[in-house]
Amino acid sequence: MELLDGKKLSQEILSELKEKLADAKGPPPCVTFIRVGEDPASVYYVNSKQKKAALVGIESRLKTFPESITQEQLLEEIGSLNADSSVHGILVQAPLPSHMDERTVFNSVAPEKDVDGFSTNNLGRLVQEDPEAFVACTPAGIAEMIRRYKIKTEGRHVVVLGRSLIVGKPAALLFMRKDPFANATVTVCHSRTRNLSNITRQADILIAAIGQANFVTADMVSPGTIVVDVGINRVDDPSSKKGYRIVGDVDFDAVAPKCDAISPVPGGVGLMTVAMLMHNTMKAWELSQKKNH
Ligand SMILES: Nc1nc2c(c(=O)[nH]1)N[C@@H](CN(C=O)c1ccc(C(=O)N[C@@H](CCC(=O)O)C(=O)O)cc1)CN2
Repeated sequence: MELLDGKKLSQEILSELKEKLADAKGPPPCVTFIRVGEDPASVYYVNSKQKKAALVGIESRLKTFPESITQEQLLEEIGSLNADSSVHGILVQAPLPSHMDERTVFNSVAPEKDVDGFSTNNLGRLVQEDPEAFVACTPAGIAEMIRRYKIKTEGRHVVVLGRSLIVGKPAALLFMRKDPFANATVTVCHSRTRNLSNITRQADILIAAIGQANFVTADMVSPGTIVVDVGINRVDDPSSKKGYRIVGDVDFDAVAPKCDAISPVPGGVGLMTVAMLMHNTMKAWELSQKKNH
């Protein structure tokens, strides 16, 4: 069983980006993060994105707003960033407070600055297989992990467990693209899927993005499967200093011995998400330079 090491891969990607930027002239790429409220996980993730940006040589700015900000006010702030030519990427950290419509907010980011790839425009361009589309960072990270480990996808059965707009749907689109690193047969399963284990057992590659701790058990996986675990779930753990620990959607100890390869949590896809955000920011910067010449 091979461990799909997100830590090693993400460091590799960040070093490549840093090297690419070292020779760049003029102002560096700049990404602005928007965080609404003080959700501890969001504070942690945005912090970690800022640290990785600094490491690569990408400028990052942070705009924080109280939970009480109205959607209209937030849309105005995003409008100003859309108009600011010194900003190449904009990322609105999710989740947003319940009084906001995430779709409306994500769609208000200018498509060419939408480094999260959550907007209708970028999702549509992903469907059209437009190479200039920004692909959401977690599915992009999954695909990059599979590509860098030289795992064949062509003609193979990829089963995606989960149909979210952020992970499941774009991941399915990525693996069905007409591309030598994709060309897979894709099945998407979700909470209403009947005979789920019958389907997951047919997977050559299983992407678990259902958002439930240890959901994928050993009986759901056939020997030799490649398993990518996208889950980030907190479970109580009195023996840990924090009182909790992070586990994935896969019961790792039971499933790993049956797999050809598996990504761990932590240390897997989460770290790839941040690396792909830096990749997308670089791409937004490069595209803006191309447009201005
Ligand atoms: N605007 C966005 N919001 C959210 C996204 C996103 O892609 N864009 N994804 C998630 C959270 N997220 C990034 O924002 C994210 C999740 C997990 C990790 C990560 O590095 N995970 C570590 C474990 C971390 C831990 O111990 O808590 C790992 O897997 O090793 C990074 C980023 C929701 N919101």
